[in-house]
Amino acid sequence: MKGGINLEFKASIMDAQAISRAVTRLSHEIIERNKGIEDVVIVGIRSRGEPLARRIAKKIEAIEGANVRTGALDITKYRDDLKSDHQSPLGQWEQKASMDQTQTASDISFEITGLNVVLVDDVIYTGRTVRAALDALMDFGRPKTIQLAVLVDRGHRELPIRADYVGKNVPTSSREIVKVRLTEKDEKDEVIIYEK
Ligand SMILES: O=P(O)(O)OC[C@H]1O[C@H](OP(=O)(O)OP(=O)(O)O)[C@H](O)[C@@H]1O
Ligand SMILES: O=c1cc[nH]c(=O)[nH]1
Repeated sequence: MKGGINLEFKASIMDAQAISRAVTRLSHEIIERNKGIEDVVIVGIRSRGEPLARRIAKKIEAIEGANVRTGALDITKYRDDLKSDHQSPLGQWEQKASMDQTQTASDISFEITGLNVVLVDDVIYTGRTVRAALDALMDFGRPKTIQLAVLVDRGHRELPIRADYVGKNVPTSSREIVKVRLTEKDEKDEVIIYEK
């Protein structure tokens, strides 16, 4: 039982090694697409995009031997959607309000105008989180480009948004939920599919 609904374990689709390899590949792709890392900054969407962004930045630093600035974006107040695992619209809004109080704020301690910002998240599904992140980011400045890196693309987009860098494409049904677990927040690194 999780968040008020029953979730049934279906499969573990990435272990720590697979996640690590995906982070390495994403890092190389970001360097290649940007022809280096000058003017590239990495911004993770809270919550699990944040540690992923730090992992990617660390890997890029190891490959390129240069510093990469990272930040974290809290998109809570920019959301347009309601969580689908809630029973009533009122319950959904109550949860949103409580999230607003508990989530930490964005942390971007540098000017993003004119830079290439790589937004990072763990999963892309409908695209609504990324849409909110674009709005949140624009409040910090006007980047030259905004690119998107995700560990898992599970399909089912509801908006015209796509990722530039994808760790793993995972075809899913809408009855399934993809959960990314990262040691910075969880007991281990793993990507699991559950069924509702
Ligand atoms: O494309 P979407 O339909 O918006 O779904 C993707 C988002 O859903 C999850 O976040 P969630 O809201 O569950 O919070 P979390 O980041 O704390 O896990 C995930 O981390 C993505 O941010
Ligand atoms: O399956 C999903 C859908 C949204 N967000 C997730 O993290 N997983």
